[in-house]
Amino acid sequence: MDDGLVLNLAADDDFFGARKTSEAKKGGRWTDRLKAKRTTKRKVSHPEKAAISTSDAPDNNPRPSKQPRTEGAEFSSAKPTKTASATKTTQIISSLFTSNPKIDLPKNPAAQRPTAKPSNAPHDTSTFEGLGLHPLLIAHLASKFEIKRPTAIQRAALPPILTETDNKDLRDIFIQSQTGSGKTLAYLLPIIQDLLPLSSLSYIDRSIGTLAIIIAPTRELAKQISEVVEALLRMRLRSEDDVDGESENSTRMTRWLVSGLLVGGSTRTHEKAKLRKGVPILVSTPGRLLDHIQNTSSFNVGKCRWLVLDEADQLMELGFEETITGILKGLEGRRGLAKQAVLEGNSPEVGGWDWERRRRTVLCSATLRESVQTLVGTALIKPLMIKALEADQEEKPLTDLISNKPSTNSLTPPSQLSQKYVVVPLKLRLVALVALIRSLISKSTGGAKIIVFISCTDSVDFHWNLLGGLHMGEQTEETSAPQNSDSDSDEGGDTDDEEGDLDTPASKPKPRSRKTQSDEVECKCPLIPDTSIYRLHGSLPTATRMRALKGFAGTLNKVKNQPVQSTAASSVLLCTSVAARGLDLPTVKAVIQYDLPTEGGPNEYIHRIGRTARAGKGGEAWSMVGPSEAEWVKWIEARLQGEESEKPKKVEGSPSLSGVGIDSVLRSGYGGKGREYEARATEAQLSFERWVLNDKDHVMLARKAYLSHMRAYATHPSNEKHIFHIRHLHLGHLAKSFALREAPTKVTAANASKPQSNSKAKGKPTSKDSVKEKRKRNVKYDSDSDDVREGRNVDSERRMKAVVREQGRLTRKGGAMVRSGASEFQVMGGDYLENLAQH
Ligand SMILES: Nc1ncnc2c1ncn2[C@@H]1O[C@H](COP(=O)(O)OP(=O)(O)OP(=O)(O)O)[C@@H](O)[C@H]1O
Repeated sequence: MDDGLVLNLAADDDFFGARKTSEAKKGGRWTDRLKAKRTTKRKVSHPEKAAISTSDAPDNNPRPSKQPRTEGAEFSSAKPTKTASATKTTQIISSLFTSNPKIDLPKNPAAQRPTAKPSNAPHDTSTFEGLGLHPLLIAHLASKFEIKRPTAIQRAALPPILTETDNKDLRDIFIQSQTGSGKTLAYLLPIIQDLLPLSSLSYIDRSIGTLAIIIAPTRELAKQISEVVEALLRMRLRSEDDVDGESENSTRMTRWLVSGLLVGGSTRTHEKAKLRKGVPILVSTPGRLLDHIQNTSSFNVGKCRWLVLDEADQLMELGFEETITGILKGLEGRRGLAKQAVLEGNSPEVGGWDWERRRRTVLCSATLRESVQTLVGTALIKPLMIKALEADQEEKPLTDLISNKPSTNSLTPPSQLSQKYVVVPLKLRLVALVALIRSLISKSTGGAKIIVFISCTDSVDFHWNLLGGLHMGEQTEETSAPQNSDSDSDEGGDTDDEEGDLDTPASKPKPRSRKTQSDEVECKCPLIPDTSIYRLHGSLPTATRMRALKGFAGTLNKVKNQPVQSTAASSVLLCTSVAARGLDLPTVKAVIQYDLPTEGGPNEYIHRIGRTARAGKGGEAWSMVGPSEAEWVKWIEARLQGEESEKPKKVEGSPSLSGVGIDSVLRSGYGGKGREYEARATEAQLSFERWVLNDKDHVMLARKAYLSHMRAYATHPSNEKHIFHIRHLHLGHLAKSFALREAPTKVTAANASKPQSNSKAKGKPTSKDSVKEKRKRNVKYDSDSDDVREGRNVDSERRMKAVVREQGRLTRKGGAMVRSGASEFQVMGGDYLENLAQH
């Protein structure tokens, strides 16, 4: 069936070549199998005669030919060496397709067919003219962004925001709409339209200070928004028929209206200098902004007219509630002082500023958690709720999209998004992931972009190193890192910004050393030909994170005709949930949730899958579900349909996931005739296991990833424990998906080498802490350091570490938990983790 695929992915035959001579004996009479087993044994004792063997053991004996289970067996059996020839003498036997739990084939494989009409696409009949947008902005959108018609949320939001600017009694705004529906332009266009007329003020220059602030929860998102602002500000200020349109006049008119980005990562002195010069439109992460409001006297923010809280639910989730309250108070305070100084004649400022006009706050979200409703109550005054959530929103009159109450239906994915799931035996997870990526790439013409969500940073690093290291040192392919595509990135923006380092052309990647280079983000894998694989997580330095995004996306610049640079036809991004919210990577073909979200439940699911199928485009969202997690499918379907129970409605057209069998995924990924894909998958698994076995560092990476994954898994909230519980996992099989021959029972030195000082530990939350306490600590974390870190993962890690710490240094002895001198992160196995997880 899939021979075509094999042809398509030319590297396959080479890669799988070894398999033909070493295919294991399967099925048949027991005597045949015994014979095969003996042959295998002979090969074990004469490794020089057979480099690699594969064996599928009989069902009743899952580990017939393995080494005895001893701690550190990976080291001893592998005798890690540095040369490729030595690699070949390593004897590895892998049985992937035996002893797996029985998995029922999906009953309703075509449960959800995406509707023909995309729900987040531009509106068929509305125009920006009809919504009151300025003709220059309309022309700029069409020429530079290729945006000609508004989306449903823009259609609903622009008129009330634009027309009310003269009104003294301005209402705040809450914008709620599906992922990828254009919320960013829904608030940016009115802000720019409001500020442009100030160009006519005789005294206007950037020393006017900050007039609009946009707050985003992560650096990536802040950077992305800032790029859209900059692109909007590179606007011609005269119409096409004005002969002198592109003249320097135009530039002069927008020269004062520059944007800036505050996300930490550069020194405060540098940021202060920037703020002193004046930044009329400022995009920032919350902690850094509060810091400057409180401590930078030259931060002229008294005239601020707009405050936008983008991704409001993530801001709340990451514990920024108090920071935001601080920002609101700080802005009020600064405004009061500035006004007073002008009125008392103590300010050098010229008059004419409308001090009566109040600041308007806009809150944006695709999902609506309870905490966001609280924020709506505290941060917004008489808010207008503007929503565009349902598939039929185009048909609705505008009045139906605007109300005084937030919508209760907050979990609708774009209607054109195809949601699929595959139940994967734990042992097969790794090979199934590779198969799925291969299959998605092979089906798309002209290359594909795929995002893979993984539970924690260690696991991202491991998988990235593993895939990139398969033929380490043997890669002859000429690769080049993504080049800077932002040729005009300095225009219209704050040229002395720390973003400069992002625009430095990246050099060609050097051959990777065996040890992970902390700033490397791109690799290639012979199993996934013509594809660059990137990694992204919160522990990478900011510039590295931005480079990963830029490389994966080709370019983050939204302006058309920018050269899109990529070192390969396809790209894959391995990432944690840090990439789940707000990131707009327009041509993502598919999202794979290799690990289902540990925090954020259905909201997180919606945001993750929302990285594809944006602005009316199609996309696929795949969830890889463990055999013990199969119930999750009904659970998530019920929540997508607004139900609290485990039983989704069986109403046609309601959001649901369609199941695909694991065999089908493997067959489509590895190709071949009949069940040939099994041998190919086994071959792939062997190559992974070899990579791990051949280097002590790789073993450490794999173990660390496995243990961190387990810790992350244990942080699934209690209302999901019936689905996600460590007790339900087969730890040995799970280990196989980390290319380990057996489940590690001891913590790695890597974990143990980072002891927490007592004083530091005191500052960390315990499981008994109130949510408020945790948030408080997150706020402190953000503002104390220069980092806006990956709050969710940091939080998971903290929670798990806190639970472990709470247990004290306990270990199991004679069936009882007793104090020991063991590492505080020692993982004893399923029972122990189960105890931890019950907290
Ligand atoms: N009217 C439009 N027509 C076509 N494309 C549009 C339009 N408005 C915005 N877009 C594009 O749609 C994409 C998604 O926009 P945006 O990032 O603002 O979505 P969002 O609603 O904020 O999504 P999320 O909830 O995931 O953050 C962007 O690439 C943007 O350029």
